[in-house]
Amino acid sequence: MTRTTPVLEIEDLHVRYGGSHILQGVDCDVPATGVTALLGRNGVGKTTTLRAIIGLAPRTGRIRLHGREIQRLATARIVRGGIGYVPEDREVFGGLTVEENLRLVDPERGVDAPVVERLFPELVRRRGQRAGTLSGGQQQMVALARVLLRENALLLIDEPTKGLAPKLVTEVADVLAEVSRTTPILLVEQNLPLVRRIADRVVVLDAGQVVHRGAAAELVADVALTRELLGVSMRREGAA
Ligand SMILES: Nc1ncnc2c1ncn2[C@@H]1O[C@H](COP(=O)(O)OP(=O)(O)OP(=O)(O)O)[C@@H](O)[C@H]1O
Repeated sequence: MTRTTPVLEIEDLHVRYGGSHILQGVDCDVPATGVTALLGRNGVGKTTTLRAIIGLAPRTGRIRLHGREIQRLATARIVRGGIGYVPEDREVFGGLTVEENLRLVDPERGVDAPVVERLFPELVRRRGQRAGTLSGGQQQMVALARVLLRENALLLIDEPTKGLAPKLVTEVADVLAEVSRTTPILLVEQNLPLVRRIADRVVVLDAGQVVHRGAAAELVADVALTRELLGVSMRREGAA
């Protein structure tokens, strides 16, 4: 396997819910390094794409992880095979402490794992605090830390900065930039300054299909193309 081989290859991916044809033949590769941002207007199927990859949406087509087909595998096997998923709603256990949340994934080390100490010192300080009482940004850190306790070939991260204050957006962006130095990330993110800062390339969906692929910097610099592909509702504010 060469360095240029994509970590993930998606071919002709379809998702249907009842009579709704949500993904209509998505084709894209995720390179084995850096951040690939998955963009598009509200409701075009970005979350559905991540859920289809991880086996949480009913899908047809081909999805290969390091060349191996995974589209028929159940979610647990896909996760064991090396894809980490941080869903939009974070899904931390609010009644458990930070420490307990992390020990569910890594009973031996939990919050004492080197990756947690290195990237999330705030969580180490708050190890005894119930996750439900943390701020949104801190809960996002718990969700990220939990996934990073495993070895991942690829991370799928859905709108990690949604609803966060600008300072926390910057903190989450810093963590993602650091993580992406060793693990490729497919990132759904509406914050364009953040995309410009940490993404190498973009894939844009519209009406369930890929309508644009290219360098993140080029897309963000092109106001007319950004407006055409992403619409005016795209959030531009917020620090990154
Ligand atoms: N479980 C489901 N059953 C039926 N329809 C669904 C389901 N999940 C998603 N959809 C529909 O699929 C479409 C795509 O949703 P999805 O959440 O993937 O979009 P998105 O691009 O991530 O949007 P947003 O930016 O708003 O998060 C929407 O019309 C949504 O209503």
